[in-house]
Amino acid sequence: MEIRGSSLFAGKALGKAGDSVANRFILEALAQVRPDDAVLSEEEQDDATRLSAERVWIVDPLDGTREFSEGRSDWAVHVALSVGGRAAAGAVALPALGATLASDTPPLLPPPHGGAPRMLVSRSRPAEQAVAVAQAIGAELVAMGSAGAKAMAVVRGEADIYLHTGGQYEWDNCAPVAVAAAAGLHVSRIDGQPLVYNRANPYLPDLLICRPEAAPRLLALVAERPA
Ligand SMILES: Nc1ncnc2c1ncn2[C@@H]1O[C@H](COP(=O)(O)O)[C@@H](OP(=O)(O)O)[C@H]1O
Ligand SMILES: [Mg+2]
Repeated sequence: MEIRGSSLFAGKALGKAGDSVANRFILEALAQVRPDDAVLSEEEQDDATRLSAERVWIVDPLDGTREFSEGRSDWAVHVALSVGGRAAAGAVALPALGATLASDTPPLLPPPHGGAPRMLVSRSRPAEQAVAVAQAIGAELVAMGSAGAKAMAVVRGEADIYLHTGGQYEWDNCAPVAVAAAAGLHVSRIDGQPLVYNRANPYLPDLLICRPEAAPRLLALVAERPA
């Protein structure tokens, strides 16, 4: 927030400065308070020693870099802990909204939304499969940047479904998934399998976050619409 307020940077340079400073801050903090744990960060050279570690911090210092640099509020900071490949704990900060959601203090889910379901999709690359499923269930599409901001919009009851296919990395969804699961939401790959972290290749291209009761139908509808 301070970097953005400084007016020193604009456009891509602003995103780069935000990425880099948030990364240094988080990595320095982890090095000091959890020196024995491994780290996987979008903004760091990957270190293969993480593959033999049980505990790995999975960090996206600035998710929604594009939106951050455009002066919008839909961007997030992700810090998660993978234990044995599962998103065991996580925090998603939404600095422009003054909110941080964490898996140890998950908010209560608001009552289910009565109207047409609201489905979140990427602003810049909405997944074709998600758009097709939205059409099938009569959902309203809500375009928003950042995987963390979208997942937290479901946790906060501002939307009902976050369905993404076609590309993402472990740092984009580990912390959001930890928080959403702790809040009692369904989280899975689009084939219904669990999201597994700390893989050699951190590409983790799809996910579904929604209320548990909505998941079976949504998973069936995606399965009928292969990419
Ligand atoms: N098809 C794709 N391939 C790779 N990464 C993708 C992707 N779609 C989304 N992402 C990543 O997921 C995050 C959320 O994307 P979106 O805002 O479009 O929903 C972004 O992270 P970063 O902002 O950290 O780069 C973006 O780079
Ligand atoms: Mg990201």
